[in-house]
Amino acid sequence: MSKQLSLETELVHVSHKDGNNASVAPVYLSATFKPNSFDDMGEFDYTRSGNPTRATLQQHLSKVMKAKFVYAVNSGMAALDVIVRSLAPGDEVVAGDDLYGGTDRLLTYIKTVNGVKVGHYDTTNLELITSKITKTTKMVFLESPTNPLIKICDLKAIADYAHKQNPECVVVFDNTMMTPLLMSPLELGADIQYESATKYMNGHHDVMAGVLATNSEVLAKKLFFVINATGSGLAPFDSWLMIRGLKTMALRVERQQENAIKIANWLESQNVKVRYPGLKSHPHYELHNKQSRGPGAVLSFETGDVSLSKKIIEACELYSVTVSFGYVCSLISLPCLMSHASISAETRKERDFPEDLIRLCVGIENVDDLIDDLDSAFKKSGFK
Ligand SMILES: Cc1ncc(COP(=O)(O)O)c(C=O)c1O
Ligand SMILES: N[C@@H](CCSC[C@H](N)C(=O)O)C(=O)O
Repeated sequence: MSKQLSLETELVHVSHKDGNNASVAPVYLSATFKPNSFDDMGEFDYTRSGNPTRATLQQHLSKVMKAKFVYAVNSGMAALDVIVRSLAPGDEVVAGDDLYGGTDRLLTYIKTVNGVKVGHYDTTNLELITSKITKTTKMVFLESPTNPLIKICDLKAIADYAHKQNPECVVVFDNTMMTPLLMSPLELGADIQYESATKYMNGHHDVMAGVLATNSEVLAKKLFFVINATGSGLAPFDSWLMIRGLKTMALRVERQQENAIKIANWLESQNVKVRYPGLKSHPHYELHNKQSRGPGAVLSFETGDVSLSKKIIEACELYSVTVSFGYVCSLISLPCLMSHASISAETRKERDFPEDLIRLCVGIENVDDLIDDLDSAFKKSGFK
């Protein structure tokens, strides 16, 4: 077909080569591959360098992410590790002040151990963030919406500014919360888009994976070099599970988002302070709408008291008290003790991170059941 297919269609149609005409892409659980001959060594020799199942996943993701080069690695953090390995001591990096805890931890490591100069700033303040990007800035790290404060930054404005200052500056965008369905960072000026595929892309909490995408051949070569040199490429069976999970991503994300919108509105009707870009009360509602195709399914809210937040979380029956998001089941967590515990309490305070913040990662269950569960947890904990 010559017509450009929609993402929902691309997601379920996986092209693959198989001598037996299998309908589903097979899994190649082989570490090694024989050459055809010494004149024709073939496409694969060793799974660390390349594997047919991982190649099928990467080609599939290349269509889904509309990116020329895509690599699948063994976690979202491995994807970030591949990116930061191109930084040298003294290089200047500008990063957001609200990033996933593990991202913050790795950036702190390269700052303290490798001598990379990393500065964290409020990315919602365009004047501030652009004033920190100079002609010598090597990389900019952004998340939007951020995990877990749900802050929104203007990706296009920041990327345009960074490239004007230094055309070689690499703008890196973590698109885990949005997925390729809801946001296209490369089209907005990011040089590298990466995602924790452990979340929505897989959707079933049975795989750890990360994905890197770029349209730059120069960057792609550097990324592949590190993946091959260090062995962080995604294992064949995990690649196969990823291909399977991706087929339902559109259905899952649509339902999760629909549920999240209803839950956010219900929470607001209870006079709870909610952070969700699908609510008009979000300070950057318009900006998020402009640069995305939906608010996603992660939201957070405050109760005013950490012990009350703990009681609410413990009183929930349907929401599982679990880190991560993007799973088909709904999850509830206290980021300061869970996903963001690797950021010191002092730094969290400096960055206005509320310790009582509860994060909800909405699943595909019946939304009335989810609202009833929260309502009853509120009542049991004495919150309402
Ligand atoms: C926004 C975000 N980026 C990256 C990661 C890292 O991904 P992974 O756990 O797959 O290493 C996570 C969570 O872990 C995350 O929430
Ligand atoms: N113990 C883990 C915590 C993982 S948090 C996973 C996820 N990104 C989230 O935001 O919930 C660690 O130390 O990394």
